Amino acid sequence: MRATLHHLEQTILQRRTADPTASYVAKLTARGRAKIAQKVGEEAVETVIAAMADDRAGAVGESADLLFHLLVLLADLDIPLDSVLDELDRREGMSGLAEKAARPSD
Ligand SMILES: N=c1c2ncn([C@@H]3O[C@H](COP(=O)(O)OP(=O)(O)OP(=O)(O)O)[C@@H](O)[C@H]3O)c2ncn1[C@@H]1O[C@H](COP(=O)(O)O)[C@@H](O)[C@H]1O
Repeated sequence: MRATLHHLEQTILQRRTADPTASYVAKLTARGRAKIAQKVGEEAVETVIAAMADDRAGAVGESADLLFHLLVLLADLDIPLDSVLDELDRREGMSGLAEKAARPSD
């Protein structure tokens, strides 16, 4: 998962400045942050709709669209994917500590 997302992050960073007629990433980036953010919102809604319809194949496709567009938005914000993954790791560590606190005898 990490490797796939990191590879896609690198591709997106390279494609941002490509020819917009040949690259979707470049075309979307050229349309500005508000448009990128709008696409993230649309893909999130489409993921929710697929989930509520119990459309598992649709949810997979829409989730992929959502993750891709989120990476395009993070790139536009100059936020490395690792910042988000590190935050998730930190929270996982916190929940481990909370579990330990609930079991003081360990
Ligand atoms: N993962 C993706 C990916 N997922 C979805 N999409 C594109 O996202 C678009 C979403 O479609 P929509 O119908 O929602 O949007 P649209 O009609 O194109 O645009 P709007 O009118 O809504 O603004 C489609 O054009 C898809 O092709 C992607 N485009 C690119 N990638 C990855 O990005 C890499 C670089 O792509 P290029 O920048 O095109 O070279 C590719 O090698 C892929 O790995």
